[in-house]
Amino acid sequence: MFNHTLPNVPHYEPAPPTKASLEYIDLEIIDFSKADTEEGRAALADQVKKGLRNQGFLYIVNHGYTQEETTRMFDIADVHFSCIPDDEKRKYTANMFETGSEAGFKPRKYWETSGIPDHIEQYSYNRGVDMPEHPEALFPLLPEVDKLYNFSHFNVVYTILRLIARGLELPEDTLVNKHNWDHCNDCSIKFLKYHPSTDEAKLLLNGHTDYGTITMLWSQPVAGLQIQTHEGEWRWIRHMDNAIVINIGDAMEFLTGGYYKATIHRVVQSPEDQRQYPRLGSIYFARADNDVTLVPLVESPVLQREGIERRWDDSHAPTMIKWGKERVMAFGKQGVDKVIISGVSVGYYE
Ligand SMILES: O=C(O)CCC(=O)C(=O)O
Ligand SMILES: [Fe+2]
Repeated sequence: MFNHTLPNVPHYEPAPPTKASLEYIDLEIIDFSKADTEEGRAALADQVKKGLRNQGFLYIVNHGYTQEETTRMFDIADVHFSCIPDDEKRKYTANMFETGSEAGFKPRKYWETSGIPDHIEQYSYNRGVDMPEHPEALFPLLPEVDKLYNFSHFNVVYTILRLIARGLELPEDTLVNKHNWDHCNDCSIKFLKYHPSTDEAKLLLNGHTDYGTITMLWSQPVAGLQIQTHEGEWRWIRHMDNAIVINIGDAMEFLTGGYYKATIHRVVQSPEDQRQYPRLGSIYFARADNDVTLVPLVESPVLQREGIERRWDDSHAPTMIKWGKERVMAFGKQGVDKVIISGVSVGYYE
């Protein structure tokens, strides 16, 4: 709940929803208020399974963050871009191509998208707010970023991981136990801002899969996010007030032996009526603990019945941290549209 002792930050007014008629995809809506009972969890586990098998994306509603809290989160997100002087931004810039870590700022034009320098600024908190340093303007906000971390990891990600484990007929905490808060891992909160551009860039973020296990993306009104269906068609994600959009990444695909596939998604230019607005985002990326090797959960009766796709011999499987770092080093790099990691080819799509 809110109290007036919270630090003052400018209010971020989001763009009005688009009136354009777009080809949206229908996703399963997971109502977390049903997760309190055994019967409810059984039904949600089935629904999660259906959504992840069919689209690889879901909505979550009634997750526990009020609209007021979500609005405040977006206000805080914008501080990272609007209230920090450029020289401070430069000081905390991530060196992703060299280190494979996104922690800190990514300035515009660091990536190349379809041959054009990108228009995205982002700030990433990798593994808690306890990174060595942050720009001074962020200090007063760190307790609230910490609250967001806790909410994302324990309330949302753990609930989804339990529902997924249940759907695989595994003990409920099988996946939770691979996402320990007190272990070393690369879970991150990323705020990002797509600045309006005057160039003709149609693609704002290259098609990709996320590399972790679960991604939770706060729905926001500027249309742009599209997912690729099993049939290879691009469909738009519709904004839903105060909903969280969930998708799974490579690591979950590997842990489930391909039973759940990481869905390819991208961000394209918004419809005409939203094009002059920035697009502010807030995302939580859950990643398994650094030392988790990405091998299938062969003890799952579901995977045993349905078949397991192996991407590598277990003895050659990468750890979560290795997979993530190599993905970050290659993404958005000029001239790189494909990378081989542990013998598996990863493509970046248009
Ligand atoms: O901005 C978005 O809607 C999606 C961003 C995304 O896919 C990512 O950062 O991995
Ligand atoms: Fe993504």
